[in-house]
Amino acid sequence: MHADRQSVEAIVASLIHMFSHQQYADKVIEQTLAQHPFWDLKSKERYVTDVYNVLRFRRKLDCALGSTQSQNVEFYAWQLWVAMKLLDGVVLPEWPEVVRVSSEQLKQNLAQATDAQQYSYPDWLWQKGLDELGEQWTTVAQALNQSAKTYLRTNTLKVDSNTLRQTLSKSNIETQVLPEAGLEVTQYGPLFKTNAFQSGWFEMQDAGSQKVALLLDVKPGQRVVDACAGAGGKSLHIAALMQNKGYILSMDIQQHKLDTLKKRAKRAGVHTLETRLIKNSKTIKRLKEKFDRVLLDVPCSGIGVLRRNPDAKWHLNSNSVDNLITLQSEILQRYSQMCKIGGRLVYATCSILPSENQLQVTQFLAENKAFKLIEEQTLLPGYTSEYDGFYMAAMERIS
Ligand SMILES: C[S@@+](CC[C@H](N)C(=O)[O-])C[C@H]1O[C@@H](n2cnc3c(N)ncnc32)[C@H](O)[C@@H]1O
Repeated sequence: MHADRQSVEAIVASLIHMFSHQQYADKVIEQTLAQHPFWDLKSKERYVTDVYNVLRFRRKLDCALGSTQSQNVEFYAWQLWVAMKLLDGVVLPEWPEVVRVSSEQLKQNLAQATDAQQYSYPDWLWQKGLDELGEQWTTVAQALNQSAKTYLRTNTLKVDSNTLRQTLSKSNIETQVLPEAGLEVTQYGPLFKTNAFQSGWFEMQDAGSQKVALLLDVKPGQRVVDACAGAGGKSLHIAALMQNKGYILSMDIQQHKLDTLKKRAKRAGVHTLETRLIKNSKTIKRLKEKFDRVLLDVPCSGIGVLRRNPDAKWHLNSNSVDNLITLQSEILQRYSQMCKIGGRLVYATCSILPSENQLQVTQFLAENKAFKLIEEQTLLPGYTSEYDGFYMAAMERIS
């Protein structure tokens, strides 16, 4: 292995930063990449992959290190990286920081590990997965431990997927057009520096996530509300599907996300979209029965997208998931009132837990006879999906 010292030092420094300040990986990675604009693509890739893999397999690595695990955060970060490489069979360079642990000892320690340690999940989440998904959980947990692939959503307001593929290929970024929607990146390059990105021809969006706006079944000229819009991944897709005709109201409780959405909408050439901050319950009440389509892409545990955010499993806990489940049910109950009679409501999460998904919808339908279920889709990594894990349910307001 050619271990590039500068990127390994950056990996260790990033881990120290995350462990000491409880910061999320994506922010630290973004900052580090910005500090190293001259790294070549290989160094960048190595850095990102290794940081995510240490975080993904942290519990397994802790277990492999056993009693040799250090309390000193710098030493510990080096130990994790070294243990990961040794378990992958990599011969390490003779650097002073490369702490000597034997790969035999690592493997021996792992032989005693529980399933939660082997698959590197916290005990509470492992148990929750087993309780909710039964024997499917182990396969799902393993599938969620893979590295994420990169997918693009073609902005059909500006370009078609084949033209986008050919244009990116001229910048040595290779992609393949997916049968249902978007492109998979097969050879990575500086996507966000391309003219195609600057001109709003695409957004990065998981192929599974692209199914949500499709399920909303929007038509040009309709009135649509995306009530948990965030930075607008789905709002922008909806605008493209509506061919920039009609009205989209994108709402969230966080203004900074809506500000990002406005910038993205400008780049994408979307001019049918308005943003609105949800200040209190009146913001929603005033919009009673005003929309043909209501999208509720609710806040969730994000367990379906652990490939992209592997550290999320160390930040979540059982209480935080319970609180999210309560919030989801309140949002579904209150925000669904914005749907007109004859209109469609879509509830979506990036979770694979039935308690955030099917059970929420079943309970809502039992309490709200004005709605009926039209279609449900569960994208379960390892089973029904090679993409991230998602759930979406389309309902019609019948009275
Ligand atoms: C899953 S994310 C949305 C992702 C977004 N739809 C996209 O495609 O990029 C959920 C969003 O719900 C927002 N949120 C949290 N509580 C909310 C509430 N009570 N009402 C509306 N939005 C809320 C969060 O700020 C977050 O942006």
